[in-house]
Amino acid sequence: MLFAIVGAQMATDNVGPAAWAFMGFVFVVYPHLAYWRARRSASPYRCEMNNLLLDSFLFGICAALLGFPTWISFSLLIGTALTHVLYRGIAGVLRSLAAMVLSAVASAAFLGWQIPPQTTDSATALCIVGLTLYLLSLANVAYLRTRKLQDSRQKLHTNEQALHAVNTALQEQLVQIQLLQVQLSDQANHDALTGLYNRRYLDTALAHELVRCAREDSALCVMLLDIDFFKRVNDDYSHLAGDEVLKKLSATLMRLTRASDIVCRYGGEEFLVILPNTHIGPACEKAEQLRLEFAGEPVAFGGADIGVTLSIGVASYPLHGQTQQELIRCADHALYQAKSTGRNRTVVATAHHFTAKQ
Ligand SMILES: Nc1nc2c(ncn2[C@@H]2O[C@H](COP(=O)(O)OP(=O)(O)OP(=O)(O)O)[C@@H](O)[C@H]2O)c(=O)[nH]1
Repeated sequence: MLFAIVGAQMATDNVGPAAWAFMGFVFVVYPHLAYWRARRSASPYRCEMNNLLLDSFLFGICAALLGFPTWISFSLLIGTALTHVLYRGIAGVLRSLAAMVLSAVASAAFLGWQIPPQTTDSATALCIVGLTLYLLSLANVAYLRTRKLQDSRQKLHTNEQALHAVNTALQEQLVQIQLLQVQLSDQANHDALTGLYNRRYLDTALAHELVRCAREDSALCVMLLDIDFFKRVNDDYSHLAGDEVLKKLSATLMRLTRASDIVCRYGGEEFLVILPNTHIGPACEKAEQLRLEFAGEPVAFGGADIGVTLSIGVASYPLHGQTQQELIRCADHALYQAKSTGRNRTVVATAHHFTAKQ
């Protein structure tokens, strides 16, 4: 298009073959060479930017060569300026203008100025058509870029929403996992039938309490309780009745002990109560209260009242033992003595129970 415009002007001006050759090179051969070079360059974008600058420089020479015809000069100037804006912003225009003015002034100084500058009618018409087409194509490029940007924003928004939804779901799952962890840890420490702490928890709790006792120099008692002739309950009334008895005893233990006491199901029909900050005297009183209360309240099951009694062994820290094993062993010996001397009674461990196993 540019060659057609300058050609229309040159045809009227009757210029020589050298000018035709130069214009042919600038508007027909050079663009292909520049494009070919850019495509093979390691950095095509950078190469194209340099080509644009060279365009401005060559266009300055062309304008001077033609004697600065107004429409053609304006078309060349605005064409390169717009292309620079498109790729480099306003800063690019300044560089383009500088290159064009520099080459135009240098060429005019060499070739001479032609005043007044005039454009032929055919070249003017072609300039108008060319500029219109160029502006339309630029506007279309801008439109396509804007649409691409809008599409990208829309996609980004959709992705953000999806991410937010996934994040919310993850957080909900995290809360569920935390709840499950609490439940699991709860289950791991509790007996399923009675809801009391189990032996696993007892081991940790008693070790912890003994460390505290040693540090604070305080007292502690453990109470080992066993239901008398529990096998008979199962045999005479069924296993379910036996379960009811176990639950009833658990409820009684929970009701009559302090919140700071730790009540555990130690084995089948054996229960262990840790009594922190308690000396042997009050511990025995508590054991007797439990024994009498439980014996005085038969368990109702299937129309029958099941009367059961307890045998209890009590051991005290540090009197009967200083470690977990020593204390429980002493309480177990006392319990064994309670069983062997007739059941339904409380027996306090003696130093003998402790020393006998040393
Ligand atoms: N129903 C029920 N019975 C259980 C449970 N765990 C253990 N047992 C039963 O408890 C009974 C304990 O019997 P033994 O060890 O002979 O003791 P006992 O009959 O109480 O006799 P002494 O302790 O000597 O008075 C066994 O029959 C076990 O099956 C339980 O969770 N539910």
